[in-house]
Amino acid sequence: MNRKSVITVIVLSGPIGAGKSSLTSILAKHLGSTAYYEEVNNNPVLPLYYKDMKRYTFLLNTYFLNKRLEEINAAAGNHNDVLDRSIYEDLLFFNMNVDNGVADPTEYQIYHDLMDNMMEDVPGNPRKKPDLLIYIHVSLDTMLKRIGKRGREFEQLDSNPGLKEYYQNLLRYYEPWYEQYDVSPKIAIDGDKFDFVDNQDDQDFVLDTIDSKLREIGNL
Ligand SMILES: Nc1ncnc2c1ncn2[C@@H]1O[C@H](COP(=O)(O)OP(=O)(O)OP(=O)(O)O)[C@@H](O)[C@H]1O
Repeated sequence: MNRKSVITVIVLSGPIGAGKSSLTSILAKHLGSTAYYEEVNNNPVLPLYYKDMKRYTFLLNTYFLNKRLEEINAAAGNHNDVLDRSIYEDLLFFNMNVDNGVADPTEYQIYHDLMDNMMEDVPGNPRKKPDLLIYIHVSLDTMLKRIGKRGREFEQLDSNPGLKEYYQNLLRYYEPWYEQYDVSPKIAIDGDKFDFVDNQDDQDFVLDTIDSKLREIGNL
């Protein structure tokens, strides 16, 4: 493989249950790089957040900011390492909660400034921005099926039917978010059409598509 000497990082993005963690493993294996995963089960704030979003949006996002920076710093020493979630999507969740009156605009502004400062390129520090963002698009139907199948207690509609509206809303925010994302090159994968986990042909197609993009931006 003709690798560039510079360090490069790939990040996955997309709604809950889109398949980010699965594609992260598949892609890192394919590229011979390291995968980084967000630890959902050991997250002490997520169950609290799902019970009381008004109270815990700020804390959850501060927690994530810290965790994601740890991952970015760890990945920043290697070539084509893959992160299963982009830091930029957190703003989308927070923004949606402000629009819906769940979070306070001042909290959002403080969080936004903190994130800008932490992500700023500063001489002597490794660059924190990704080199490629991969967005997995899924429909509400696929999202709900995956959430149900995976069975994480706090995400289930049975215990909180109001979550359906929350998930619907999230999807409405995701498409425009991806369209306006301009921090790095980006590519979208149709997660409804391509079953890259259980169908080998689909997986090969998705990996080829990503390889082409990596070649185009000079990372392969
Ligand atoms: N910034 C955030 N604000 C609110 N909730 C968040 C935020 N980031 C992640 N979450 C929640 O954390 C949980 C894990 O989300 P995420 O989409 O990263 O992983 P996932 O569902 O395992 O994805 P995949 O199946 O695509 O790997 C979800 O319940 C999601 O709603």
